[in-house]
Amino acid sequence: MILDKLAKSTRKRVEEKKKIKSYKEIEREALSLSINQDKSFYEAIRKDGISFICEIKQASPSKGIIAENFPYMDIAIEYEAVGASAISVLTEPEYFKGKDEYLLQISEKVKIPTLRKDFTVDPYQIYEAKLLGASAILLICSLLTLEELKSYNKITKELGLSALIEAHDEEEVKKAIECGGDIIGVNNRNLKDFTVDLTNSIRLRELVPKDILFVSESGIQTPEDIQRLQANNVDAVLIGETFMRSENKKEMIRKLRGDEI
Ligand SMILES: O=P(O)(O)OC[C@@H](O)[C@@H](O)c1c[nH]c2ccccc12
Repeated sequence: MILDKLAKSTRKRVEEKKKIKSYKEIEREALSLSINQDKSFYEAIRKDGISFICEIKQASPSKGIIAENFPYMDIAIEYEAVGASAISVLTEPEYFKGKDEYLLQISEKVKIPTLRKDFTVDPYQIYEAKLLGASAILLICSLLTLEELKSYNKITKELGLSALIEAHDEEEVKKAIECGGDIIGVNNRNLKDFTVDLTNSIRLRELVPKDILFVSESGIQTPEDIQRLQANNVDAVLIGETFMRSENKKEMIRKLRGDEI
């Protein structure tokens, strides 16, 4: 399965990084940074109405290269200008062609919070996310034990960051709630066969208490999709490919949001 490969290559990447900056060192640096209350990912998506988390990615394991032309900074500025609540930036290099530098530069430039989109398998990456200016990290339930989820979530909070906890099925949603998650995301894409089904997040929404923020992730393409998710109490949507493929990203966001033109 793709997740196993991703976890393996991520572990290797983190071990290489530890040779340059040790775990102790990065932990100390990250803990010494102040907490930016104005850039809370949680608060940004808690607002009334459905929030848009807009993603910046050049490639994906299911589609290969999505965007030949990749002016990531211009895209981030466009997302912010059109009212995105947060920006998700891929930093995984092998399958998504992400880079830490993209996240660092974007986080310095925009005022809205950023989410580090990577495969967290070591707390080292949480400290790193803080140093890269991220406001949130991703924790994928199927990659972590309940104990790991609890301890990673605690480290995230200590750093003043938010954790988006990603689940795919009932069991994982229970795990996400049990570890104390306050933002739970359900991926509509099945990572075993890459099929997309929006009913996955709609169905699982009912298992998550209303006071936990709920994000529907992947495969969202039309204003009807948004309306359907909103009608089913989804607090935020995470959209990548639909924006990355559109020439005019601002217009696409307005269209999905149903703005009067
Ligand atoms: O491009 P899409 O289909 O709109 O999906 C965005 C996002 O949900 C997807 O990139 C994603 C969801 N969970 C992930 C975990 C890791 C990497 C990427 C993802």
